[in-house]
Amino acid sequence: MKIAFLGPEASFTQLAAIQLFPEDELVPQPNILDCFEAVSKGVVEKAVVPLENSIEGTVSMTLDYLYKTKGIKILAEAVMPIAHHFMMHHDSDSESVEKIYSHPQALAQSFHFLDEHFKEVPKQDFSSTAAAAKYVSENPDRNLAAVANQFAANLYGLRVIHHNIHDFEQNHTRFIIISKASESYENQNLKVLGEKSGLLVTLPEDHAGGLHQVLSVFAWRKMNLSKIESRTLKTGLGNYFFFINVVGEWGSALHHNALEELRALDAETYFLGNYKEFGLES
Ligand SMILES: O=C(O)C(=O)C[C@]1(C(=O)O)C=C[C@@H](O)C=C1
Repeated sequence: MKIAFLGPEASFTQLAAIQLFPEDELVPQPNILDCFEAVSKGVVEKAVVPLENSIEGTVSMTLDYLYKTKGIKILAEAVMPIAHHFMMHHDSDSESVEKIYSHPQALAQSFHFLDEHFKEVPKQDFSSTAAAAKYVSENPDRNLAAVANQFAANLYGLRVIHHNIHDFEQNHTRFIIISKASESYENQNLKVLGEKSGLLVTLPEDHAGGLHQVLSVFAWRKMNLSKIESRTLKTGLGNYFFFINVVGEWGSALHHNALEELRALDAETYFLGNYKEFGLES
């Protein structure tokens, strides 16, 4: 089976994908949109993409394409500890760094460290931490640095100058497996942390109490929510859709009726799936 992931090799997403699909062919993609498109066009069966980080929050591109990609399902979630290191080419002068490259999530997760030690040095977003490390390794004549993981440092032959530069010790990223088919994902080798469902809800029109009505559908049924995130619909300021996680197994009449009630409220509702959350190693 072919599994797309946000590449190149040694990205955090690859580290997650290897643990989730140890037997399968992993196909690197240059960005998150390409992961969704590879699934949607049937080039791969599934993809692993980042959804949320405990320091920096939601990966907005993933949320956008969950909404935009017709018929996409979530099969599982996996949480992995994240450690960022500051690395340069072996021949580079670490006293005069010209530019620092990384994925915007990694730059944000290490913001205070970089601000304290490299305030004047320009920071540039890259498509992934691994792509940044690769770029630095390919430009040994310049004093460039990347924020990436230890595997990227090893693979691209870079020297780690500062270890563990993420601003908070507790740093975890949540990845999801996406697919067009709503099958279940099981893995006996990984620890199951929980079970949940994902929903995308769009309110009909802006009116007083609209969100309250939607939330009350879950509240009076005692359905526990672990996440609610609003994201712009890109149709004008103030227009949002909501990504909602409902804790536990899904499938009773109670759940079915909740969806019916949401639709009766004219809240456009898309069920992303009922899936397990797994724990990964760094
Ligand atoms: O850049 C990478 O290596 C990724 O896999 C992406 C990503 C993300 O988008 O959150 C994954 C984990 C870390 O939080 C930092 C970056």
